[in-house]
Amino acid sequence: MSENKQAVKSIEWRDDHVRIIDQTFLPSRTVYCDIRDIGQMWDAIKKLKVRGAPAIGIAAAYAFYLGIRDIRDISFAGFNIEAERIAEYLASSRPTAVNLKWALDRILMTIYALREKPIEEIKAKVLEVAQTIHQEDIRTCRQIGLNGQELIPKKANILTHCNTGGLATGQYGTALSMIFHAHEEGKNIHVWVDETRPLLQGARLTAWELSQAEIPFKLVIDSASGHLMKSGMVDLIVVGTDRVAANGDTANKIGTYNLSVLAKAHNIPFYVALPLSTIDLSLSHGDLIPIEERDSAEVTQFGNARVAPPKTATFNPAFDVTPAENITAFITEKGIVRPPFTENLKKLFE
Ligand SMILES: CSC[C@@H](O)[C@@H](O)C(=O)COP(=O)(O)O
Repeated sequence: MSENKQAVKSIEWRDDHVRIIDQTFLPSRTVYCDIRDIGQMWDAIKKLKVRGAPAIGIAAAYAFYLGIRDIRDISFAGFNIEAERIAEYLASSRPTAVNLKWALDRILMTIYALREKPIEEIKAKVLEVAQTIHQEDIRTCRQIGLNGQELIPKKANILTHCNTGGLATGQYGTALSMIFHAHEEGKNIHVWVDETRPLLQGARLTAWELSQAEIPFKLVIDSASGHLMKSGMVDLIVVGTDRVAANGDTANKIGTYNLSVLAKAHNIPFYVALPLSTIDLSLSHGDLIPIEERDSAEVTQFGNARVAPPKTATFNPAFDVTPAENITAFITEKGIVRPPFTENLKKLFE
């Protein structure tokens, strides 16, 4: 797919610091934020300045380097303890997206494998691994988009939830990569974009990315999806995910489960696009996936405007889990995975 349509880089390593687009300002303003220490990145992840499972993994990998680069005059044992402390700290920023832990574990393993080497060499290698994770994600996302094409017919009306585009990844996205590539192939598609309350990743970010790529879409409120499906206006649904358990149960932005139940009721294919780094084979099923709960102000306010009476109690889970039986197929960089998921997801790693 053409580069110019996806020219905006959500995250970039610039000599000695990380530059992200602060996604909380989009679409009104494109504000860049330079991150020079690990605390700043923890905060950026927590506040969703950088968000989306693969992008969080990349951000955490760079933050790891920012956290270790100034450590000097230390034994390997001391360095390793410090590295484990850093990994634990970064992992505490957001609990659901497993890409975060996946990236941190990959760096910890690299450090341990280099235990006989000088500390300066290990530090340089950590930066190299972070850059590799970033570059691999770009290639992976492109491949997901290509692999998903056999599932998208010409003139399809596609419904998607949250934001799964270049902003949520190194580039291209996951579910949105399939949509970008379908458009690029001239399939004449149309996208229904869920607004995605409470933080409006659909209205603010997916609508922005689709406008930039000149892909026809309409923004709908989350609760319109049942009406759209019942009226025959949706041919397929494709979403991303933050963590898939070994049996295929899938955590994604709150509201995804509702969509999957409706899709099943209306016999509409429900697809999940993801890199292998989002699969967590250590969890046998979805009830074990930690679900992030966020601040009540996200519910009582609409943007900065308060809509609920003062002191209104809230419950604000950021994700839900779609049971594997509601999912038609997963689209990964290694191809399309159909049921039985326990068996077929495991095969991806053999
Ligand atoms: C390719 S992104 C997949 C998921 O991370 C995405 O669908 C999602 O739910 C993001 O949630 P967010 O809270 O905005 O980080």
